[in-house]
Amino acid sequence: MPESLPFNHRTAFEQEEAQVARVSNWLSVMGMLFLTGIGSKAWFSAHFTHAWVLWSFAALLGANMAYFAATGNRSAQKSGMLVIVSALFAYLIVTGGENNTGPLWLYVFPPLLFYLSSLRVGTAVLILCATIAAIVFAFPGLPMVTAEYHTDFKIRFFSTLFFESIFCYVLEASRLKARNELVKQADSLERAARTDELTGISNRRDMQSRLQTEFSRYQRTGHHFSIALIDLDLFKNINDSAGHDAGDEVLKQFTDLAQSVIRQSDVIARWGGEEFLILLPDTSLLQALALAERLRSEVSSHNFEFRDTPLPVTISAGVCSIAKSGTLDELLRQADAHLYNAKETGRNRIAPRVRTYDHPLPEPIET
Ligand SMILES: Nc1nc2c(ncn2[C@@H]2O[C@H](COP(=O)(O)OP(=O)(O)OP(=O)(O)O)[C@@H](O)[C@H]2O)c(=O)[nH]1
Repeated sequence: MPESLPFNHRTAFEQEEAQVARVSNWLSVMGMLFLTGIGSKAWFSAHFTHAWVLWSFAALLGANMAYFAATGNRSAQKSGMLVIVSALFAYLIVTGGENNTGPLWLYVFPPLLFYLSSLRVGTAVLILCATIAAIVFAFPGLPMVTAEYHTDFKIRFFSTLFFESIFCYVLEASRLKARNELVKQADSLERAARTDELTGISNRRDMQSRLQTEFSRYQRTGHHFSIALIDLDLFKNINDSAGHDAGDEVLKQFTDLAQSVIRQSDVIARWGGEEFLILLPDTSLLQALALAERLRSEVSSHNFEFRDTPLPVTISAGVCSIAKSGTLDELLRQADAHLYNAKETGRNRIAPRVRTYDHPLPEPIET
């Protein structure tokens, strides 16, 4: 399965592969029972060779199932089944089966073939089988060819098989098209449900699931992570003085700036209106504080503007490490408490406090 496929595509692909494997198993069981039955009938009609050949094909289907049960290799299971069934049909055409009715079983092949393989492989195998049939029909004197077919039968056999194959091809192509459309729609809905519309970054829902994943990783491996809860200072003033559009523009410009400051492995999400949360994997509290401080400094020196009007923007942030909290709820609660402290002590600052170049520090570092 291609790793580059989006999540929903991979899930749909995986589910379909599992279903094809289940259906293949059932078809193999049915095929084995059927071949054993027809083989027995041939045996009692004194067609001993035909009976042994049919039983051998039943045994091959059984062996293919056993191999799949032992290895779980789905593509080997599919290929094995296609090879066995193709060989069985070739045998039925060459020998005519019982009373020259063998080729009629070829009608089962197109739907099965397109279901088990791709449209391209299915078409190639069908063309191969039709070519074998055409050779057998054209040269009845070839070695091993024991069947003889009437001209009427040959013409009707080919024309009906041709129409059946085209019909199955179109049905399968339509099914695949509809499936791919649905998966694409599911992808875009899923992406929309995880993305903040204004800024294009993760939304709260997506961040909550990322936090949960990171927390599980922390519990499993002990790898620490930190978060920074950021709030734009006095953002209401920007809305009130320059308008809501200016506020929106500031949110977008802040997002771009924050993304240029954080590492690729860090994730920023819009946590609420003018609140953002940065998840910093494999990052200690001190490293997270340094990052938050750098971002604060970048924001305070950045020229935010809307329609050539400069807008004063600063941020406050509460930073916390999972090592200091132990649970996700506690982590978020502490980050929120630190953010509240940063606001209370004058805004444009990070809490817990760190030494900065442009900021006198009234309080010692609390870690
Ligand atoms: N333009 C815009 N404004 C928003 C959006 N979401 C929330 N806001 C505004 O953000 C403002 C937040 O104001 P407050 O909660 O009072 O906080 P503040 O003015 O930032 O003050 P402090 O947080 O105490 O520094 C409100 O006026 C909201 O309407 C948005 O998507 N776009």
